[in-house]
Amino acid sequence: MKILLTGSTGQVGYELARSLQGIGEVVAVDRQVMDLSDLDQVRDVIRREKPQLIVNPAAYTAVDKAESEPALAHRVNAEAPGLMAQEARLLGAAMVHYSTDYVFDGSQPSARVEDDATGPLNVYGASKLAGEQAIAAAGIPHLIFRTSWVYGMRGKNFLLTMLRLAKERDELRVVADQHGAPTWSRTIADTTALVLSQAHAGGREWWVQNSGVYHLSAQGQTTWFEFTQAIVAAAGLECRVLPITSAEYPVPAQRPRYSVMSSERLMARFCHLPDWKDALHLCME
Ligand SMILES: NC(=O)C1=CN([C@@H]2O[C@H](COP(=O)(O)OP(=O)(O)OC[C@H]3O[C@@H](n4cnc5c(N)ncnc54)[C@H](OP(=O)(O)O)[C@@H]3O)[C@@H](O)[C@H]2O)C=CC1
Ligand SMILES: Cc1cn([C@H]2C[C@H](O)[C@@H](COP(=O)(O)OP(=O)(O)O[C@H]3O[C@@H](C)C(=O)[C@@H](O)[C@H]3O)O2)c(=O)[nH]c1=O
Ligand SMILES: [Mg+2]
Repeated sequence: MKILLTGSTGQVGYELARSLQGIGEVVAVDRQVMDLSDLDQVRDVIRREKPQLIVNPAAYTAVDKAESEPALAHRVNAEAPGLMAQEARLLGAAMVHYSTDYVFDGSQPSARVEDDATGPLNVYGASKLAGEQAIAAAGIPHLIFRTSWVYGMRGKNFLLTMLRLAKERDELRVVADQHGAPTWSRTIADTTALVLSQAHAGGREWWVQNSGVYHLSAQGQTTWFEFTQAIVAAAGLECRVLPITSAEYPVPAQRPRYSVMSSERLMARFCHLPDWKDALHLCME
């Protein structure tokens, strides 16, 4: 099976390039080869490569910057994935895509399930929701994995930012009123590969039964403040971590207060997901 993989310089894409090796022939395209803001180029690359599966972890992920670049965020996160899905339909191909907890408004203090009402609070979340909808509308075999608070040992992420700041400063002030589940990039890639190996074995009928949206987050929940405490402790760093409110950390984009998602649907069908603390320790080892 020929797999077209986008975003292989990103956190999840980098891990997928490794995890998908066992599933098929992976053709990884970066921004130089396929710029998602250039829709003609997206179409040309797909028509040239003719993949049987498109895996799309590439995205505009700069949450605050998106507030001042809504058109670009929408093109990369909604129009480009929508076009990929249209092209997949012409090829008879399937698509795997990633979305976010930020499609929810986070006003309810209970874990969101896949069919719960969405209501993004920021441009990034709205653009990701539009991407989900464009893929679903194409009527192709597809999997959309909504994940959250992604970290890993490479790329730009909260874990690496906090490790750097904890070495530079005596004290970190971190918001303690936003709840979510930090998820290791490798958990996302390995779970994707496991699900795809089942899909491969199950053929067309598998996709009919299983296409749709799945929440894919580590188990348990925390706050950015507690996540930072766990990071600093695991790294053995000497740095005080102080809880603050979102109002004390002004940023352009509003974030959901409670963006915990239930991954029960995925776990009931496919595999278990680790607790966020266990995954953090494995990652940091
Ligand atoms: N990061 C997070 O906390 C979360 C991420 N997600 C979702 O998971 C998926 C993977 O995210 P993650 O790996 O963390 O993202 P990263 O920010 O680590 O990587 C994004 C990737 O997309 C690429 N990209 C961005 N813009 C373009 C463009 N115009 N053309 C081509 N490639 C582009 C980047 O390339 P380059 O290196 O050239 O910039 C990079 O490879 C995304 O769909 C994201 O929305 C969901 C929840 C949380
Ligand atoms: C650096 C720093 C951040 N913060 C706050 C800001 C913010 O509310 C929270 C997290 O900061 P970040 O900017 O890393 O998080 P953010 O970019 O909002 O992370 C999101 O990214 C997108 C792509 C997603 O899809 C989401 O699931 C989520 O992971 O921590 C502090 O309180 N103190 C600090 O020193
Ligand atoms: Mg960010």
